[in-house]
Amino acid sequence: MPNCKTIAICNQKGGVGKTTTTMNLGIGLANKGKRVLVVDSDPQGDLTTCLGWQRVDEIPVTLATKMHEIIRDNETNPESGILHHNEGVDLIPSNTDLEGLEMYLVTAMSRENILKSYLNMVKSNYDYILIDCRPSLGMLTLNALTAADSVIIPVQAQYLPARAMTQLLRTVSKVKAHTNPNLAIDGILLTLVDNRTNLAKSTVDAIRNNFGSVVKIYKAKIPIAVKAAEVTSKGKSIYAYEPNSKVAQAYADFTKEVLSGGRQKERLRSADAR
Ligand SMILES: Nc1ncnc2c1ncn2[C@@H]1O[C@H](COP(=O)(O)OP(=O)(O)OP(=O)(O)O)[C@@H](O)[C@H]1O
Repeated sequence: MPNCKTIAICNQKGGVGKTTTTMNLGIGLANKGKRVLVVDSDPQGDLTTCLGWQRVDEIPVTLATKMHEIIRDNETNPESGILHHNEGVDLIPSNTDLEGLEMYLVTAMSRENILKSYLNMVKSNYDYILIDCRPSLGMLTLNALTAADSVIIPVQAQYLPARAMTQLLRTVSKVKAHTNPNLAIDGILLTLVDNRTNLAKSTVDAIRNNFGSVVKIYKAKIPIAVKAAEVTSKGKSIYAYEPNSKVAQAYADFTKEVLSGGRQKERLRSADAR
């Protein structure tokens, strides 16, 4: 039985391309023959909507259902409620029920391990599990980081994310110390890159200078493009919606880099010292 790799797509900053990346990396991996589960770990349910399930609040079984069953020690059929997308990925959907679950988690036993316990029940069916995190470093994100083997950090290329990155790297360090010693940072993915502007170029250079020595930065960069924004309402990937676009090419290149599994260059202690 081949190993499953679980990756958290994480950045507490909103609107940096986490959901778009989870969807297009997930389907990119499925296009390469991998068995992929994507997990919507955001009560906004954006990943669920992007993959075509528009009425998220009518979905009867969601990630919140599964995590509740684990917390209450109820018998669960782990595979019930997993949705199947026609481009070859499976989805654990979410909606606002996950908001209530996050509050409930605060008082639960082994509260950081609930998502991990659930994913352990299904991971033998998959080569990759991708978790789309919500834009915060709260209990749901701690669950994602505890369940994950590694983290990919999408970073919007227009802003130098110095403080947010330091905070995120510290959180990863804490998770390593307390709940998941093997957690690795796979790398930073530059998103929403506008190559036409000097600001974007200087920000990309600054991100490389500030973080390139401690975290790998993927060679692929995701350009800012109207098609990429449009695709999130189409229920399909960028490969199906606009296969010849630069964004489709960039996500395909990124998928290849993830498959080649370049090792991270994380040096969390030195990042902390910045
Ligand atoms: N390459 C791109 N070019 C242009 N627009 C994009 C691109 N990638 C994502 N977008 C748009 O930017 C917005 C934010 O993207 P996305 O939802 O993937 O980010 P997020 O980090 O998951 O957001 P949140 O933190 O709110 O969950 C969306 O409206 C999306 O359609």
